[in-house]
Amino acid sequence: MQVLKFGGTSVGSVDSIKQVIQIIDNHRRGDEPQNGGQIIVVFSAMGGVTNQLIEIGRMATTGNTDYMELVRRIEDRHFNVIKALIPVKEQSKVFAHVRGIINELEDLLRGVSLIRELSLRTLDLITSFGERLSTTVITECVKSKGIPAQFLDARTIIKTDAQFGQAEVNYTLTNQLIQEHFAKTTDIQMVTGFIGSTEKNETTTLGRGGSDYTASIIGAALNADIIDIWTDVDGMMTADPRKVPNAFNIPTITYAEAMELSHFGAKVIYPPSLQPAFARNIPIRVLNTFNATHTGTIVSRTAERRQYTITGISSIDDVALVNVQGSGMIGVAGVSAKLFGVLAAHKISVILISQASSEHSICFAIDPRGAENVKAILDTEFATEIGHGHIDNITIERDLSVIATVGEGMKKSSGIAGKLFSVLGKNGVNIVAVAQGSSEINISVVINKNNLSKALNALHNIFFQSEARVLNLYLVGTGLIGKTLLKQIFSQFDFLRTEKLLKVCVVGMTNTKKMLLDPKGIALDDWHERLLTEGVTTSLPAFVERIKDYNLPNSVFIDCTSDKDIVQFYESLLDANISVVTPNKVANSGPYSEYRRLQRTALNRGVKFLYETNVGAGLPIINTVQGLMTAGDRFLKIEAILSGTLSFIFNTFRPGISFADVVREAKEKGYTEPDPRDDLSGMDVARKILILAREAGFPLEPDDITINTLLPQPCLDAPTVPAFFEELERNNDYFENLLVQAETTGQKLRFVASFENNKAVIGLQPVGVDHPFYQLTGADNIVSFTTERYKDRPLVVKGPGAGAEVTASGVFADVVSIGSYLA
Ligand SMILES: NC(=O)C1=CN([C@@H]2O[C@H](COP(=O)(O)OP(=O)(O)OC[C@H]3O[C@@H](n4cnc5c(N)ncnc54)[C@H](O)[C@@H]3O)[C@@H](O)[C@H]2O)C=CC1
Ligand SMILES: N[C@@H](CC=O)C(=O)O
Ligand code: NA
Repeated sequence: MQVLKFGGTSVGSVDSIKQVIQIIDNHRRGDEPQNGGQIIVVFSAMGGVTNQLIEIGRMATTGNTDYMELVRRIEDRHFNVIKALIPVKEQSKVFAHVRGIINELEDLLRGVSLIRELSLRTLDLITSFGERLSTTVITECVKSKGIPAQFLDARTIIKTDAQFGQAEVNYTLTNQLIQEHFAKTTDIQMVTGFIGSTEKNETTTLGRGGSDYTASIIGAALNADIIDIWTDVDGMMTADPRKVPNAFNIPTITYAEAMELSHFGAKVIYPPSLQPAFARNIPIRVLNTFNATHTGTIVSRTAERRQYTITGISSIDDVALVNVQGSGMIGVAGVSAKLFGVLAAHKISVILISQASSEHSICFAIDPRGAENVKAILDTEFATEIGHGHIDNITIERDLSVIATVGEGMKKSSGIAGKLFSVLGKNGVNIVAVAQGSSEINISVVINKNNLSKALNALHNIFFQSEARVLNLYLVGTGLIGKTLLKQIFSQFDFLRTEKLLKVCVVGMTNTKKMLLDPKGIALDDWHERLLTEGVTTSLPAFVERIKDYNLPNSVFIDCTSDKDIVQFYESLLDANISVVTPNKVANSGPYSEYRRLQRTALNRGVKFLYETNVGAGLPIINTVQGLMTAGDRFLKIEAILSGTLSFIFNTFRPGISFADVVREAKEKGYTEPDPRDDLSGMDVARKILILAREAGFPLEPDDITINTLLPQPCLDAPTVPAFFEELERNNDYFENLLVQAETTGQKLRFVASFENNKAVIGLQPVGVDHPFYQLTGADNIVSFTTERYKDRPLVVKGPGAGAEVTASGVFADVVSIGSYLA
């Protein structure tokens, strides 16, 4: 025995009714596994008709006849189904039948328009026509296909009290009538949903979820094997797919979970209406008429073992929070009793309640539309307490949302709340109030409405772990390092997704000319083309504003420029819980106070500011220093070669070849700064040793670095890069001399940076064959750390310290580490 119920959208059009007939026929033929005996099908009114009937009733009370036009439209919709789905020669009989029902409706409406009054009782009778018409027409369609079916007016089997609009079912009588009726039938029973009647045969309706309720009442009375609720979505989903694009189907769910989710806005089914079926432990399937092969969701007493600890996330988008607090509430029994008594007396529905154990305050969430009214009521009811100062002024906070994570798997499972708060915290979502039911299957948080989408997506991402966590990236600078980074991300995309469960999504990019933002992500196989064609003129302030407006979870800003002005945005980005990754050394080598402030802001916000590539490109140098510091080591001395460019130059330059050409080659190989004067002047190295000293715990300022430049003054003064190269050509002898001098004594030239006793010095230094820096080749860097724990033999990091691939990969590693951290 099975009960099928089709909602308003399923019977809303000719095409959908065709689907419905097909589904019924499949059941009849036994194509459905649950097939066994009697089939009962319950129908809603055609989509929109119930509301139209209510409107028609209201219009009729005004005495004018405009409602006739609406009645015509309802009639036409049903006639169109007949015309499309019933063979022509059988149509006239069905038209006449339907016309008869419409006549009855018109008579009734004439009565209403005469007495100009619409009681709930009459309204129930008017709205009953929706289900009666849809069920009549569909029954005729089914019969015309040769399928044995019988129309059943539910008013003959469902008996209720006389609470019109929301009648209470008399189960004893109803169950008896249902059992008697179905004992005699074998044909498919086509039942009007939503309606019943009193013992005096007055028509009633069953309130919200009415047709589901009808199916549930009949299923329970007959102890059906299953009840199928056919709707227009693939069952229940882990979240509202309009808000969370990654939401997916929940194959099985318990009654309790369905109840919790629907309380928080998941509107696929209305569980209270399914109560009779729940009570008899009859499983309910939620299926999609428009995607009939999908398995949908089974709602039953126990759900199958789950992969995830939570089952779904739901939200109420707009709530107001009422705060009642004051010293007079502490230890005084009865304040909350009075409070909730008042709310109940005024029929104010409370969405969520939270009370601190200090008993000093109670807050509760309500529909914001009633907030002012609630405040007025409470101000009056608690006037005495407020007057005596026992209760402070009652306040209302608006523009809030509630998010509920729901799942039986949360019961007695620790760490869920921790995870929830940590994800929201890392994404800068402030939690205004919290409530957990003692059933432990629902944790609800109240947050600011503008963070709703970010919070829902971040939570969904973290709780439904088999899905990759999304990391949203904004890239400034698509030059050498930026474009290499994009290439690397593109080639690692699948690996990150499958092995690291990280979905890297580049949401915005900009260079000095164009900027492009797309919250859905920019594909990395043709980003360049898109940036050129769709990009708009760059405005960094606008770019940063858009990032903040998008308010996406797990966001990372990547600065791959050498620009000095971008740095001013870092702090506000970090403040907005957006992590920052950069190879740009400017931020960390300005005033110490600025360096410190960025560190603090990131720490306070629980986001990351990462810049491993500030020193030695991808070599693990910053991480090494930070690791030693974290573990409590103390730095005594740092000696290093920190310029890939200068390493390359002094490993390549020979008497007889042009020094300027060697510098050009370093630039072509991607070792130099965008402006190579920064490398040759020593500025780049000065920045790096400054950053290293700071990381090692010494608050140095830029002026504390002694720079012994290797360049003659005219090179230092060159106003442009081409002029700089000209000066290098002119001074070739000078560089050759330096080299020859060193070589005659068996030494090599190295540009060395050292830090000891609070002093940092950088400059050119000839080193002998015994010196550890002598053997350095190519564009390698080397750093030697002498610390309390590495005193006898220093800790040394060595390897290529410049170049596009190694630098981009260092940036990439920082980005991925943020992904892991946020997850
Ligand atoms: N080349 C290397 O081996 C290493 C480089 N770095 C650093 O990497 C950074 C990038 O270097 P490259 O890629 O070689 O530079 P690049 O000159 O090739 O690229 C810079 C990019 O930034 C963009 N840009 C500059 N100012 C901008 C602004 N205000 N707004 C928007 N876009 C802007 C430019 O249009 C260009 O796309 C530099 O800070 C450099 O110090 C760090 C470690 C190693
Ligand atoms: N220009 C730099 C690149 C790394 O910061 C260098 O040459 O080392
Ligand atoms: Na590094």
